[in-house]
Amino acid sequence: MTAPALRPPGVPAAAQPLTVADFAALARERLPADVWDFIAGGAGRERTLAANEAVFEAARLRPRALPGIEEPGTSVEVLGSRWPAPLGIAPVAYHELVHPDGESGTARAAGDLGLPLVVSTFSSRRLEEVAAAATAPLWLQVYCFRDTATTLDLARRARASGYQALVLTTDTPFTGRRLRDLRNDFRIPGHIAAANLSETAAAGAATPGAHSRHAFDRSTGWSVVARLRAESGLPVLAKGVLTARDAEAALAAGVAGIVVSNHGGRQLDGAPATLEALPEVVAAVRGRCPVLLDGGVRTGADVLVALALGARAVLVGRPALYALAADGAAGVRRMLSLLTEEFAETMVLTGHATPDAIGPDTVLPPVPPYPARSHG
Ligand SMILES: Cc1cc2nc3c(=O)[nH]c(=O)nc-3n(C[C@H](O)[C@H](O)[C@H](O)COP(=O)(O)O)c2cc1C
Ligand SMILES: O=C(O)C(=O)c1ccccc1
Repeated sequence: MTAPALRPPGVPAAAQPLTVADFAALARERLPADVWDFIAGGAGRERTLAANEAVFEAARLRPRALPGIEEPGTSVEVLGSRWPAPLGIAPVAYHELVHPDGESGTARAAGDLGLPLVVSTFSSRRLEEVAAAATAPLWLQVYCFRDTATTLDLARRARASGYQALVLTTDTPFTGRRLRDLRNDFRIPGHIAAANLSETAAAGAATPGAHSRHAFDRSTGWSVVARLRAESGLPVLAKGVLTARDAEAALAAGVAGIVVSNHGGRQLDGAPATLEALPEVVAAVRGRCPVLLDGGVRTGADVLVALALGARAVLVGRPALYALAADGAAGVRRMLSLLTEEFAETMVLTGHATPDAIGPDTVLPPVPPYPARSHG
């Protein structure tokens, strides 16, 4: 519950980001417009993108009078590891788009806080190199390629370099229809590589839409969970589950965890906000595996709301890139500290000494319709 660090002399207050929104504003100033659009944008009319944040914003928390909590404990256990807060970094492609340190910078920052990082298949640094920079748990996100050797090679390398789990992305037979990228004719700049893929597998990767349409294996079914598990010896989580039906299928396939996600509104436009989908998935899972959530988490209060509705922990995607763009590893450290601090303060104000105690009675039932929000 220590206060955020005082700014050094001479640094104006306005330059000191205090919220994820502040980091987003700094990133937007620094990044080329088409890179900003690639990161900030979503699929189609961006209804799901907007809904992710709007549903969190509409949540109302029940305060607790005279809570009598000196110092809350914020840590949680996920797949046998203790996380100092119920917070990690979602898999996001190409961190070098926003900072030359790329995923190595992000890994150092996450490590400094002891929080986990999920490295993307489309990481701009080799997963072995990211592991060398990390001091906290790493998970590897996996896409399934038509060339199965590419997929299985990722699984084997993850195990060999100390990754603790695989995260199978289940909502992306191809990348969604991202109109900003189509209008901008966006390409990943030539100096940034899909560092984990062979030259053959990475051919054409500068245009994710076209590349995913020829390289991803659209025939992939749930049996791939067992193959990934056998090849890597690692637990496999399914990312991209929004319904009870898919949660059942994931559990039947042997997943160790589920990430409720709509890919940050970048896949099916019109899919529910993740906070809307969470109760259905949690009810279907009945405690058989941990349920995580990503999409629209921007404050520590959002983290608490997700836990109240049954998530074990949450992941943030865009906030990590915004913070990395603003100030490299130091920015990511600060962003993760701010969210942890906000979460701890919200725990006290709602009368919770530990995350386990945070239940559905902490949140008032939502009152639709949700206000529209601009994502310029
Ligand atoms: C620029 C960008 C790249 C992403 N790349 C991947 C990826 O390679 N693999 C994946 O499973 N999800 C990817 N995602 C989705 C994130 O893992 C996550 O689901 C989403 O960003 C969470 O929403 P948030 O950004 O609102 O926190 C990406 C998201 C963004 C914004
Ligand atoms: O942009 C994305 O959301 C994403 O998942 C992706 C997939 C392939 C290449 C680059 C990004």
